[in-house]
Amino acid sequence: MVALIGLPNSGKSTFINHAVGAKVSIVTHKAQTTRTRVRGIALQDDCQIVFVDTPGIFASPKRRLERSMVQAAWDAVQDCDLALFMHDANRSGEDEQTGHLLERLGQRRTPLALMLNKIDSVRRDRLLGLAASLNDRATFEQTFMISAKTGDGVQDVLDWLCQRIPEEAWLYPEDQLSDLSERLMAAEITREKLFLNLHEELPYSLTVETESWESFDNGSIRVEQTIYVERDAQKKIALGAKGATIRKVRSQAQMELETLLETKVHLFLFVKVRERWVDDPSRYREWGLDFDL
Ligand SMILES: Nc1nc2c(ncn2[C@@H]2O[C@H](COP(=O)(O)OP(=O)(O)OP(=O)(O)O)[C@@H](O)[C@H]2O)c(=O)[nH]1
Repeated sequence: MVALIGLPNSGKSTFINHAVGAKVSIVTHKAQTTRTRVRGIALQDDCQIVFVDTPGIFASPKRRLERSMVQAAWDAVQDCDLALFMHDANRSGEDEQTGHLLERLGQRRTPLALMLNKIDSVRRDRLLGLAASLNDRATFEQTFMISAKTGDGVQDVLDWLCQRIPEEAWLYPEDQLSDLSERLMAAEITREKLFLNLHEELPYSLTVETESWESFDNGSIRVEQTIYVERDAQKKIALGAKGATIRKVRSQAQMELETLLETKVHLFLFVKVRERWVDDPSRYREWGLDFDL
């Protein structure tokens, strides 16, 4: 069990998708996209590596949801055999947030390895200095330089993990790629498209629930989802002028669901206001997050 840990937007979900060879965790250019712990299962010859993607860790989370997300990431470090610390190589190794995170990681017993990510977008001559500065601040068993986006260096990480892995029975069946149910994954896909199509803060104020899932004899599937927002004004923005935004989100999400499920999908989206969805314990249960924080 390998936890992926790092600041928001460092590329953890992109890495996990590459390592698993399928999209198991949603990716956007916005920070704090990942809300829960997602397990992505990678097979390398006879090794099964279970990666645990975690929400990005940031100092002083204020809202309940943010606190639960950050706690879920720390719990994953606790529960895993190893933590891969993902650092965006465009970022200095000496900034305060990185220092805070490394200090707390160092206080735990979980062994650490370092991945400098996004090497496709930085000057190579910075990398050695950056690796040295991060290695001064924490004890890493190994340092990798990778691009989760292009896949450069990812195989080296997988090979190293396979050498290190204890011999025991696989935790999951051979063909399982993730621990997310299809309903939850479908909701995540819609949430990703909302993140990509809506600006500013709105994506953080909404959540998506798959309400119904019906399979037909011809193999097609009808999926109904509700997008909950906190205020009426947000509902208008999510719908867009004459429903243009929601139509675009629906069409993008439907297309991706069809690829994932390899069948025709009829996706129906509804937008509703539920003022305090962020204080609804059942949401947290579904995501595997702790409500009482
Ligand atoms: N150039 C470049 N961009 C990358 C790379 N890896 C990830 N990105 C981009 O960085 C952004 C964040 O990627 P994510 O994988 O969502 O990052 P994350 O760490 O899971 O983010 P949180 O959900 O905030 O924790 C996306 O726009 C990715 O396309 C990389 O190797 N190179």
